[in-house]
Parts: sequence; structure tokens; C-alpha cells
Amino acid sequence: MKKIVTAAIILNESRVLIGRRKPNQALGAYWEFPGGKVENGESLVDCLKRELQEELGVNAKVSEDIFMLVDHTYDGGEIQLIAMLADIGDQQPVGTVHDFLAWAPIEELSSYKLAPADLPIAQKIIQKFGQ
Ligand SMILES: Nc1nc2c([nH]c(=O)n2[C@@H]2O[C@H](COP(=O)(O)OP(=O)(O)OP(=O)(O)O)[C@@H](O)[C@H]2O)c(=O)[nH]1
Repeated sequence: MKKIVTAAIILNESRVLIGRRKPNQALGAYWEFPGGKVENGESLVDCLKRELQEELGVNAKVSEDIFMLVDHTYDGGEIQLIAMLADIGDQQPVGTVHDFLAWAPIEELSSYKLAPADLPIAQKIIQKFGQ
């Protein structure tokens, strides 16, 4: 069954927050947007708020609007990745699942090894929020 995965676009001035997956995981050492799988009965917004609390220790405001929806098939199966804007104000994220967090300059987003499903989202971020 297709996994529904939420992903947060957290902007701070001209940077966006990304996390690096641990090397021993599926898609090890790829960078991704914070987020994760929707649980039974959970709304997209509630899912992303929960994941941001778990992964970054922040209480985020998540937009109801979908920034971009990407269907992607990995060897391990199909995902539908749903990116939404999220605002964490001046809270400092502290990573609990990624081995690194980075505030990537939007202009440099393409130089990170992003999870393949994230590439169209990164392109849209660059178009919309880049210089
Ligand atoms: N959180 C997040 N997951 C992403 C992104 N792009 C992308 O392909 N994914 C994939 O979507 C799935 C999200 O699952 P998860 O974060 O809840 O849990 P997980 O890594 O343990 O996944 P798994 O249980 O399938 O191994 C993973 O397979 C992950 O590789 C992204 O930008 N953010």
C-alpha cells in the first residue's frame, strides 16, 4: 500500500531546514525535509505537527495548504510525499532522528544529496523563494 508521508518546508530568511538520514537507514545519508508517515486517522497537519515535535522538539504552525504533492516509487514501495509550509518562529530545532540538521541556503539546495522524491519540491522552493 502507498505510504502517505508529510514533509515540512521550514524557512528562515533565505534558508530551509533539512535533515540527513542516518547512514544505516533506508535512503541512508540522503537529506530530506523533516516529517514522516501519516498514522491511521490522523490529519496531514496533525501528522506533521507530531513529527516536528518528535524529530526536532519544536511546536510548529503548519499550513493547511499543500505546497506540493509528489508520487514516487522506491525499490521498497510507493510513497506519496506531501510538502507543507511550517513555521517554528525562533525555536531552535534539536534533532533526534537525523545525524545532521542543516539550514541550507535555498540557492544551494540542489548541491545536497536529496532523497529522489524531494527533488521536484526543492526545485519549486528554489523557484518560489530563491533570489
Ligand atoms: N520525512 C521524510 N521522508 C521522506 C522524504 N522524502 C522521502 O522520500 N521520504 C521517505 O518517506 C518515508 C518516511 O518514513 P518515516 O520518516 O516516517 O520513517 P522511516 O524513515 O523509518 O521509513 P520506513 O519505516 O519506511 O523505513 C521514508 O521511506 C523516507 O525515505 C522527506 O523529505 N521527508
